[in-house]
Amino acid sequence: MDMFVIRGGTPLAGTVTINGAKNAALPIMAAALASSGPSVLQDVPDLVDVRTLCKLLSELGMNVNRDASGDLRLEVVDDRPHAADYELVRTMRASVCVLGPLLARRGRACISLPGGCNIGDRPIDLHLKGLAALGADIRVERGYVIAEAGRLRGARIYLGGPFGSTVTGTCNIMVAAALARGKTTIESAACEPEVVDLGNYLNNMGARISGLGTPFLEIDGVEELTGTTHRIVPDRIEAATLMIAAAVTNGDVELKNVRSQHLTAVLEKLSEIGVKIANVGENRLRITTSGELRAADCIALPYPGIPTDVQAQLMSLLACTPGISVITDKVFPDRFMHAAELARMGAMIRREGPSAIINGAGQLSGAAVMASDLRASAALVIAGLSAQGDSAIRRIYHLDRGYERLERKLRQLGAHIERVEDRADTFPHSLRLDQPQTAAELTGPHWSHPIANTTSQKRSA
Ligand SMILES: CC(=O)N[C@H]1[C@@H](OP(=O)(O)OP(=O)(O)OC[C@H]2O[C@@H](n3ccc(=O)[nH]c3=O)[C@H](O)[C@@H]2O)O[C@H](CO)[C@@H](O)[C@@H]1O
Ligand SMILES: C=C(OP(=O)(O)O)C(=O)O
Repeated sequence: MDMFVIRGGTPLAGTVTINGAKNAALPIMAAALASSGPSVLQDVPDLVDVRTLCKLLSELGMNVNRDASGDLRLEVVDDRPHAADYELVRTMRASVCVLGPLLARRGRACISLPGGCNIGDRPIDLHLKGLAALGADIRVERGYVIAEAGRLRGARIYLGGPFGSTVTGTCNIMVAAALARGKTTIESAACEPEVVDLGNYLNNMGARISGLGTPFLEIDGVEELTGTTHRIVPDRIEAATLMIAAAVTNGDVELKNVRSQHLTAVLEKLSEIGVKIANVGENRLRITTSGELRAADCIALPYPGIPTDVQAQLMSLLACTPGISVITDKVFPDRFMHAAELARMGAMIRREGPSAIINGAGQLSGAAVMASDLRASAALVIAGLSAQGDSAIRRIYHLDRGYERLERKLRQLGAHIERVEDRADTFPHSLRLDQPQTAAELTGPHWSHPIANTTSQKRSA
């Protein structure tokens, strides 16, 4: 297992490019199962989740290849398989996105109930309700969803749940309805840019979906979807993560390939906190700070609100910002596993129902911490970058699900961060109780972890 060793305190500076979005790439790759021609997807990030889905799609009869330029080519070569095994599906939430395409095109699907980040209850009742409304016969047995249907038929579907709509649920129903006979309307559809990206991909293949980006979708079913070439929308969560990393270190960072229109709520909140964000060209933003940052209250909401996937990273920023801040998550009200780990670094955070009250500490101190999920990992990295001294962020396999070589991007910006195998001899000396720190160890200008550049570095290459 790998860990990050970070020496905090270096302001990030320089330019990095944002990848295509994980949460758009995964449902789009799954939707390729519903088409009868080849698709070429550009800007698909090289992530563990993407590799897992490639494996699953291969098992489902798809030819999946990344060519030399990085484009992902997908084509169905065998349309008989319809089962997605627990071993693959359990690691990744987005695997549930194969349900709609399989059902629509092959008439049956048998899929393990999905895993994904441990961020609270993640039922799929709305997915199943929507597919049943389209005519599928669905049962759950031994941990698997078993769905069967003849040709699906259009229906009126309401996708509102206790916490708003469902993102992957909207994706599933949209793909299934694109091939159903007749018209489907979806009310309370998710409006996330990743859902719009999937809709655009489907429309390019011949689907007839209107209302994308609004809660009301109209879908006229078609007989067939052909293949197409599609560039994945930039990852707004990766962009927000790097913006917050820049802000927390008092850095000066330029991001390329970022759609500021997908980040309005985050940009407004960061400005309120005192982060300076300037548009410096097409899809380019520059992030700087001047003077003290200010405490602020944040509520994570469905799009266009502040994304729940940025909540943990904002918590790290506010934990270093003097004053009282309150963060509430209205999408996953229990998504606060990072709070206890941030406390190890000196953060003062109290949980109250769906909220966390943060008494900003000014500066955190390095510590050994454990990542519990994808964005919690990102939050701990951010905290480590700003903290005084060394931090060890363990269990970063969560982070690798959703960020492509984050440590390389951060190093490109000057951060002191290394990926090493998590072993007793790689654990930072400064974090061992029996090892007194020297001033030189803490302030060396060319710090590099002694075991870096060995096994783990090669693995991440
Ligand atoms: C692969 C992917 O795109 N993952 C994203 C997707 O997850 P995912 O699609 O799983 O999240 P949902 O939008 O479905 O969940 C939102 C809320 O609805 C509830 N719910 C969901 C489905 C359902 O059938 N019944 C139900 O009650 C959930 O418990 C949660 O409280 O959207 C989340 C919310 O923006 C993000 O955090 C995830 O990064
Ligand atoms: C929660 C997330 O991912 P997933 O839905 O794939 O678990 C995320 O991207 O933050």
